[in-house]
Amino acid sequence: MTELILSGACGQMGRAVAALAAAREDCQVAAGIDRRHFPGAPFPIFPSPEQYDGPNGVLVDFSHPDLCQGLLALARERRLPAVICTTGLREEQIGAIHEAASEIPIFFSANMSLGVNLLRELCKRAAQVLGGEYDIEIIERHHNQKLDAPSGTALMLADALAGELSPAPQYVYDRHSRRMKRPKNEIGIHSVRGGTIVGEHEVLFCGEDEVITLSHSASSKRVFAAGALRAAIFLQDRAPGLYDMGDLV
Ligand SMILES: NC(=O)C1=CN([C@@H]2O[C@H](COP(=O)(O)OP(=O)(O)OC[C@H]3O[C@@H](n4cnc5c(N)ncnc54)[C@H](OP(=O)(O)O)[C@@H]3O)[C@@H](O)[C@H]2O)C=CC1
Ligand SMILES: O=C(O)C1=N[C@H](C(=O)O)C[C@H](O)C1
Repeated sequence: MTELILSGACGQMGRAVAALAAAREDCQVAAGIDRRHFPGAPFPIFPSPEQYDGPNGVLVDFSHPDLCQGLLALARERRLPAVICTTGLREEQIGAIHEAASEIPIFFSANMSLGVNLLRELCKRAAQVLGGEYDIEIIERHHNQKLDAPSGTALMLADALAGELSPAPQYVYDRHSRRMKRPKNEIGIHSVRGGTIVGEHEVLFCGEDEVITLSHSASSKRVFAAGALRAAIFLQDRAPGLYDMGDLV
């Protein structure tokens, strides 16, 4: 049985993870961390990592970048494996995750669906074949409650593409104030926010007289919750290090 400490327990993803864990026999939420409370939560909820006084377990984080430092400190102090799914992290926070991974096992991915991991591999292959000649644009669409833009997944896909391109591309998020033609070594990244869209990512390779589109669409948050539980079970007996979806498939 894998015991979980759920950070962001009362948020949209936290509730999806708790519901899925409750229906399984191989894991359970032992405690949560959140500044909110949800009525009738079947586990204790602590308001911050600093005030956490619950049992040990695998930390699963779907919360907010502001909690990153406190969660890493808690995980290091108690030697807890950590699955970090929060997006919108700053560069220094990502650096701190890499540093902590020398002491504890950390699973870090901006997208917990297996499908997006495959999309990333397909993008790399397409960039090898088409990069340099085709213009690459990424379009992501999410619900109107999302705080960060562009999505962590869009940035992850852009980084995967950039790894295959030379010279290194510039990321362009906004063209409204520019009056110039698009240079070749650019990846345009565009964010749409509306309604209850769960999460959609499209990568366009635009050439002369043709466009190749690779895309992924999530139809419910359950797909991310399922990936997070899989990652937590995978991580619980691992050696310190940094893991991602590539290690699961
Ligand atoms: N890797 C992946 O596959 C996925 C990642 N995500 C990411 O997970 C994160 C959470 O998403 P989602 O569940 O939709 O967001 P929500 O805003 O619904 O949930 C976040 C929860 O954390 C709480 N919280 C925020 N700041 C603090 C704080 N300083 N101290 C204590 N609690 C806090 C929120 O409280 P309050 O409401 O009061 O702010 C809320 O209850 C986002 O970064 C999102 O991008 C989401 C889906 C998939
Ligand atoms: O906030 C969300 O909802 C999601 N966030 C992740 C991201 O920023 O890429 C993953 C998923 O698309 C849903």
